[in-house]
Order: sequence, then C-alpha cells, then structure tokens
Amino acid sequence: VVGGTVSSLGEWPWQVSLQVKSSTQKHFCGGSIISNQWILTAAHCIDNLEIPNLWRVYAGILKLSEIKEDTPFFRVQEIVIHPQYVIAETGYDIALMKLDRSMNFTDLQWPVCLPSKEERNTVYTNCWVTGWGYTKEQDDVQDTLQKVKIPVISTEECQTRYQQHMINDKMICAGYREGGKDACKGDSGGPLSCKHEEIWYVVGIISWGEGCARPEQPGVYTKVAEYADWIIEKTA
Ligand SMILES: COC(=O)Nc1ccc2c(c1)CCCCCCC[C@H](NC(=O)/C=C/c1cc(Cl)ccc1-n1cnnn1)c1nc-2c(Cl)[nH]1
Repeated sequence: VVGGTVSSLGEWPWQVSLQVKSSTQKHFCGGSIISNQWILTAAHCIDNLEIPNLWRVYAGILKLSEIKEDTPFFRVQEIVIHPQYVIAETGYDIALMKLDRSMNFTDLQWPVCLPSKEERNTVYTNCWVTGWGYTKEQDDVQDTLQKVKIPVISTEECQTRYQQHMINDKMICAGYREGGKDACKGDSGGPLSCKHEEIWYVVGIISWGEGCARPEQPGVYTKVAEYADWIIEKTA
C-alpha cells in the first residue's frame, strides 16, 4: 500500500495473508474471509500455483513477523478459479480457496460481507485498501498491515486513464487523480473494503494497475458484486 498508515489489531479481521511454502515460505497475496470455510482472492495469485497443498492461510495477524513455525494456519483443500480468467488485465480476476477445516470466528478473524448483485449500482464513499505490500514500486513487503482510504472512480474515467485496455463493467477503479495513494506489489488478492450504512463489504479485489500510485493511473479491482452469483454457486 502506497501512502497509507499502519492498521491496528482487529481493524480488518477479514484480511488474510496467503503464503506459499516451497523450499522457503513467504507472503504471496492478500485475501478476504467470506465464510468459515472460504477465502476470496485474485485468480492471478494462483497462476502456476494451483496445488492446494502449497498454500498456507494466516488469519488474525497484524504483523508478518508474528508468523513462526508454530503459528497456526489453515491449509487449503480446494482452489476454484474463475473459468474465464486469463490474465488480470482482461478481468475475471477472482478465485476462491476452501479451507481444510472450518474457521472459528474471533475478534481477530471474522468475515466481511459480500455485496449483492442488486447493490451493483451503490455509490460507495468510504473505501479502504489494505495489505502488506510495497509502499513504493521498488520496495519490500511491510511487516505491519497497512491501510489507505481511496475514492472509487467511474468506469468512464478509468477507461480514459487506460487507453490501451478494456475496462469492463466487472471491474471497479479507485485512485486519486494526483496519485500518491494506491495498492502495490504484494497487496493483490486483498480487499477494497467499503463501509456502507455501518456494514463493511468487500467491494473489490486488488487486481492491477500501471505502476503504483502514479498520477492518472488508478488501481483496477475485480468488482465483487458482479460475481455474487458465481461466489454463491461455488461456495454452496
Ligand atoms: C518476502 O515476501 C515477498 O516479498 N513476497 C511478495 C512480494 C510481492 C509480490 C509477491 C510476493 C507475489 C508475486 C506473484 C503473485 C502476484 C503477482 C502480481 C502482484 N501485484 C500486486 O500485488 C499488485 C498490483 C497492483 C494492484 C493495483 Cl490495484 C494497483 C497497482 C498495482 N501495481 C502495479 N505495479 N505494482 N503494483 C505482485 N505481488 C508481488 C509482486 Cl512483485 N507483484
């Protein structure tokens, strides 16, 4: 996250760190708890890593340095990638991870609400990007979960900023015209969380952008409301 500040413990209880354990173990992507057995993330996080046993899901943590050999994690039983996904920039950048056991909810690990299809036209005015990603284009993952408030912009404005891309209506964009605040490397798969009428929704999944926090280059997110039916079908 570029231009953000540190979060406090329990502020984003649906945020998880998705880690890959091969010869080493490292943070790979963010994700959101949407039920006691399902994590919502980006399909591009799983490119060439579709083996469930490689993944470790860490919930209820604020600092990546909290993670030790004995820190509890969830294993992944099943990975569901949207069938129309190819690359992040052409959309359908959404995937689900089924945990190997049901998660007990606590103040530190708790699901976020899914926006419904009917809420596709809701105007969200209180949206935040969170993650352990870079704070600038050349950086490292951050130890403490970062947060930054970013305004959602119209699809029309987003399309004018990305002339070489097709910004479709299953994408949602967010950014400041002057730049300075954005998601960045290591944040993807995590949530664009919006508070609407006192309830938090995962309105977007951090997907792609041209650089981080550059002027007139907003972040592009998977518009979760457009996939409500797919999520319900796959997690039933
Ligand atoms: C110590 O551990 C680490 O350093 N881990 C570790 C550290 C970093 C990374 C990994 C692991 C995962 C790489 C492969 C999967 C994922 C590959 C793509 C992914 N993209 C993003 O997270 C955000 C993109 C993004 C999203 C928005 Cl909305 C706006 C601008 C964006 N950016 C444009 N340019 N940069 N960001 C990424 N993630 C990383 C990189 Cl490197 N790139």
